[in-house]
Amino acid sequence: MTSCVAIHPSILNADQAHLADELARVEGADGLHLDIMDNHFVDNHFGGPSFAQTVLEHTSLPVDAHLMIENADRWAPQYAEMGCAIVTAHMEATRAPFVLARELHRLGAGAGLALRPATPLSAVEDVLGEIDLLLLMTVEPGFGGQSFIDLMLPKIAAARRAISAQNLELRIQVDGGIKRSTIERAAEAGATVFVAGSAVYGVEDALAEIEHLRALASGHCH
Ligand SMILES: O=C(CO)[C@H](O)[C@H](O)COP(=O)(O)O
Ligand SMILES: [Fe+2]
Repeated sequence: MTSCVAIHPSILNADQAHLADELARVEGADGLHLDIMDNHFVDNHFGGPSFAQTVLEHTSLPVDAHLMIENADRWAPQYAEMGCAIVTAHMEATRAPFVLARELHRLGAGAGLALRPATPLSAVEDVLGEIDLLLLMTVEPGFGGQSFIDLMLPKIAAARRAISAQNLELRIQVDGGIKRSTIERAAEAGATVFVAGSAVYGVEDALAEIEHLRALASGHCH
């Protein structure tokens, strides 16, 4: 399927007791979003290297790992080594983003940087030319099922302008509260990669929901 937008289901709120089935039911998405939480950077714990390995063995989708962990410089490369397509560290947890991006590229993965809602875009402005994905959180990281923060829309639009002004190729991913009622506004503002957890896993026909979300966002391609 060719589309100017990508839908990446997050397995955070999937039924973990039936992980293989839950992964199978989103085959047809554009990628799989794998949240990793260390109980320090956020008040929750999820995933880790062995879990990521299991996920990689049970999906054919490209996996984007969203690392909500401290000391990302130290722990991110292993996710590239095991085969994640994109590894995204939080800017707030990274001391050397240029070095990390180059290391992830050397290991064959795309490099992403994520911003918490309260972290200004200026934090990543200088490094945009080194990365493949800018993840703008549209909820406070840590939990699925939260409400989209509308105040993030101007930030998405500003990121889109900065990327265009610098003639860069990197994609803007949004994560948190993405569903039928919010995806168009995020797409219009400039996002092209959409993480959807509860919206996809909360319905019976996950693939139909992915198609629906993709169609809504596609009307606002950048
Ligand atoms: O990074 C995350 C939370 O920190 C998740 O990717 C996100 O919350 C997805 O869940 P939902 O679509 O239900 O908001
Ligand atoms: Fe995430």
